Amino acid sequence: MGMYALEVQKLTKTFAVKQKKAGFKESVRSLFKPQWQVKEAVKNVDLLVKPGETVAFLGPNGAGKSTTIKMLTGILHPTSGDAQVLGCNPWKERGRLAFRIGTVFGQKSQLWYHLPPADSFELMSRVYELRRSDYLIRRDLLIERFELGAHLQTPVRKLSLGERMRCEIAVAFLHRPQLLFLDEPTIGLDVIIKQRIRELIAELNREEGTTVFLTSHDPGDIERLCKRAIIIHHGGVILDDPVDRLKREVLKYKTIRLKLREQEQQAMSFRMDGVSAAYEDSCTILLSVDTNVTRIETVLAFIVEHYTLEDVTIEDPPMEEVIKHIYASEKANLLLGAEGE
Ligand SMILES: Nc1ncnc2c1ncn2[C@@H]1O[C@H](COP(=O)(O)OP(=O)(O)OP(=O)(O)O)[C@@H](O)[C@H]1O
Repeated sequence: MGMYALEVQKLTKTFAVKQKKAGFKESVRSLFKPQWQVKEAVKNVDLLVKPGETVAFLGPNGAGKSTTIKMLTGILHPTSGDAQVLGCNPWKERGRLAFRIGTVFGQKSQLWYHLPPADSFELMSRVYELRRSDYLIRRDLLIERFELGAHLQTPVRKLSLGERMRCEIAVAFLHRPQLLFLDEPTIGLDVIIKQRIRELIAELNREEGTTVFLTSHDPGDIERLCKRAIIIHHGGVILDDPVDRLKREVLKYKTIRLKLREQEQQAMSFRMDGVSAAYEDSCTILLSVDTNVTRIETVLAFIVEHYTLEDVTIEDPPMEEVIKHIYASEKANLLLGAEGE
C-alpha cells in the first residue's frame, strides 16, 4: 500500500435540484418549466488519512458526510476532484476496492433480512472468495468476539437492533478489510451496547491495523473510538484536529439531567463554578458542566446531598452543539489571526 489509506483532492459533488417556489401560480409554472438550482453537497474536500488511523468525519445534518462516503466507496461519481482509496480510484475500480474495504451503514442493513446471520457469513465468504479454512477460523473468531453464538440461527429480522448491529459489524470484518467505513454505527442503540461496539471496533483497529473512517452524530463515538476528528460544514472541511484537543476544548461539556422527586425543590438555586443550570420543566433540571473547571463526580456528590432524585443521567452535548461551538471558535481564531497581521 502507498503512504495513505485515503488520499482525496478537491473532491466536489453538486446536485441539480428543482427549485420550489411559493404560490399556486408559481407551482403550476414550475411544473411545465422547472427551475433548476445547483446544490453543492461536497465542495473541494481534501483529506489525507494514513493506514491504521481512526478518523471521525463529522458535521451537522446535510453537511455532506454521506455524499463523501458514497464517493469514497464508489457508489457515486464526483462532479470533480480526485480520490485514491487504498491506492484504488473508487469509482473506476469499485469491484477491486470492494475486496479490501468494509462498510457499515447504521440505517441500512447489509445482512439478508430473512436469513439468519450464519447464512450471511456463509454468503459473504463466497462473495469475497475466501479460502474455506481461513474463512472458518475468521468466522469463529468474530462470533466469539461479538458474542453472536446465541443469535446465529435467528433470522435477522427477529434480532434486536443491538444484536443486528453486532452482526453487521462482524460481517464487515470478515474479509479483513484494510479500511472500514462506518456511517452512524451506534445510532438508536443503548449506552451499554454502544460502548461494547466501540470497544470491539477499537480492538480490531489495534490488532489488525484496520483504518477506521466513521461518521456519527454521537460525541461518544468520537471520544471513545477516534484519535482524529475532521469536521465538515456546508460541504467543506472546517477543522482537522486530534480528538484529545477537542476533548480539552469542546467535548469537555457534559449535560446532567436531574429528574426531581418533588416539585418544590426547584426553588433551590444551583451555584457551582463551571456549572450552569436551566429548568426543562418543573421537575427537570439540566446542568451544563465544564469538566475542566469542576469534575462531574463533584457535581454528582453535591446533587446527591442536596436533592431527592427520581432519576439522573449524564449526557454528551449533541453534535450540533459541539459543531456550533467549534464553528464559533474557528471564526474567532480567524478574526484574531487577521488582526494580528
Ligand atoms: N441525490 C441527491 N440529490 C439532491 N441533493 C442531494 C442528494 N443527496 C444529497 N443531497 C444534498 O446534499 C447535501 C449533503 O447531503 P449528505 O447526505 O451528504 O449530508 P450528511 O452530512 O450525510 O447529512 P446527515 O447527517 O443528515 O446524514 C444535503 O443538502 C442534501 O440535501
